[in-house]
Amino acid sequence: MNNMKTLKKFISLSFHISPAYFFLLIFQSMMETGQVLVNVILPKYLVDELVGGRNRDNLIRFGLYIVLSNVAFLFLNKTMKRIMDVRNIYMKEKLNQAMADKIMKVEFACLEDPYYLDLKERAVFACRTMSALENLIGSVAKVLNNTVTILSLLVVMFTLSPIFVLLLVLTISISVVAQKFFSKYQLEIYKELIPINRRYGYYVSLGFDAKYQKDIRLYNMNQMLTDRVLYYNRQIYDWFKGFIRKQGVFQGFVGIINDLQAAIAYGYVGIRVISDKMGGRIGIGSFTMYVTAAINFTTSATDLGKNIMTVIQMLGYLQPFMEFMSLPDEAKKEGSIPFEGEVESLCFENVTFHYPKSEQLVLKGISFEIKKGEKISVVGLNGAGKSTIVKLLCRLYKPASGTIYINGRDIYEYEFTSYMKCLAAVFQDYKLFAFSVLENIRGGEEEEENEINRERVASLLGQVGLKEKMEELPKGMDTLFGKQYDPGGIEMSGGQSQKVAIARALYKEASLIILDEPTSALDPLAEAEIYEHFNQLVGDKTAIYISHRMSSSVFCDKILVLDGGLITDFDSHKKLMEKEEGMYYKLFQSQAVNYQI
Ligand SMILES: Nc1ncnc2c1ncn2[C@@H]1O[C@H](COP(=O)(O)OP(=O)(O)OP(=O)(O)O)[C@@H](O)[C@H]1O
Repeated sequence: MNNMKTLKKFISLSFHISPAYFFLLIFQSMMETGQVLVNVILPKYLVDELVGGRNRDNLIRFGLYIVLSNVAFLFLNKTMKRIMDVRNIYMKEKLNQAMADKIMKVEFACLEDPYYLDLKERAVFACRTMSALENLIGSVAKVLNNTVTILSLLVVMFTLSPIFVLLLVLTISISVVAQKFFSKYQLEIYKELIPINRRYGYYVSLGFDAKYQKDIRLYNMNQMLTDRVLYYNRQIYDWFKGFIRKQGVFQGFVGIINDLQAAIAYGYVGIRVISDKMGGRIGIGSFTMYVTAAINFTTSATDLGKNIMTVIQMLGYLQPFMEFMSLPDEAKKEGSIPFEGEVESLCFENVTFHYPKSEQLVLKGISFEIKKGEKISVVGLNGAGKSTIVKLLCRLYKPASGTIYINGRDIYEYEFTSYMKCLAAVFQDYKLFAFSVLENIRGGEEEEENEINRERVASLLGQVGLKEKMEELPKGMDTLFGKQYDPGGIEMSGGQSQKVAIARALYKEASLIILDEPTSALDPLAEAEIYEHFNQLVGDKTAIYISHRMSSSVFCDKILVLDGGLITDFDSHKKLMEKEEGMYYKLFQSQAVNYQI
């Protein structure tokens, strides 16, 4: 994505967030230019009167015009600045929020793909570390400001001489070119710094992160971490030393050009006062006006150059942000038929799948059918492809070939949101959030919280074995999950958290429920209890269980045995136990011997 495209996208994204912001920006530019023009033009009349007629009333009038217009513009500009400072913060937060929204909506595959993960990292780096969003917004506003001022002053200076304008434009062009070279160098060199900074940031953050402290202390990682931090620290220091040296040379050069511009302004306008060789003579009042105009012009032009470079630089940083923001939304992908009713049948037909950027087939043409109300266990060795089946069902990934049907229709024909309502899943790496236990279980339910749904949550908490735990808490199920943001919050063990996750899946009232390793963190008693009640918990819902605990298969109607991406068996426990050469028999027996006394 080139800079122009990035800028266009950025402006359209910002305009979408707040159209009013752009009108305010234009108004602010006009006001600031107004103040400059007033101070360029009005003093001419005052000075002419001072060296000419010296009429007292005129002097007072011109003096008053200058003072009053300055007070008015000062008031307007300060008010606008205050409004814009607040607006800029609003815009920055909104843009950050847009990025968070994007992360939540983007195709899930992108979030597991190293390219997009890196893109996301670079986007976050630009926004957080480089404050690229604020800088870009600020610089775009200043560019607008400088342009309006420059155009107005050009008109004023043209009334003196086009040659005068040409001379100034020439010197300004030299500093703009110098600025351009320096910005290019800066962008290139910053690219070198980004990876160093990221690694440095990683090792420093390890020291701050409480999660790592056990392992840091136990495996004596302190020194290793400190050495790494010092190593990258030295690299960053060396980088800045070189950079600041070059920056000094550049700033010195720009200073000389600025002095040259001032010399041209005073020199040329001065000559026009004392001689008529370069055009008609001008008075002292006009001298003041043109010199002030020229000084303001060069300052604004230099500022414009600087601000354009900052815009280009920030656009360079924001390219990953814009590329990430342009990724397609998951929900928009496809499907328009609303899913209605319950899951009556589920069918995989010759489904093959490989993960993006990998050639290796994880599922190699699998076919099976599940009917309403059936309880299915999926078993197989590590890496057999069990969790992948769940991801495909949840439309996190799309099959490479073959079709998944629900109620006789390709699942991709259904409208995304209504489809997602028909299933609930507890993933191996499920996550709970810093909301209350109740809110965690209810999730984003549209219906308002009331006594009836509170009762339902309480009953589910009872069914998964957390009733006593909730009763111990002063705020019961309204207690915040985790102590991170509330000392009164509850820190749950892995098993207890898993029970909450199971309750959350059950609360959803989806007609297809998928539990991937649902009892991995549970103690044997809790596991036995959950399994005993599973059928009761799940009721007449269709359920798919993935578990390495073979005992869980016994209560299922059928067991789907996966081996290296292929289905080797799909039958009842009883039938599969008759096949002593089959994988299921071996898996079952290998665990069963451990439980025999
Ligand atoms: N996001 C991913 N990108 C690339 N490959 C992946 C990804 N997720 C899983 N795989 C690979 O796909 C294969 C199947 O993984 P899957 O998680 O479905 O296995 P599983 O049967 O659930 O294993 P386990 O019993 O260990 O949970 C594995 O070889 C795994 O390395």
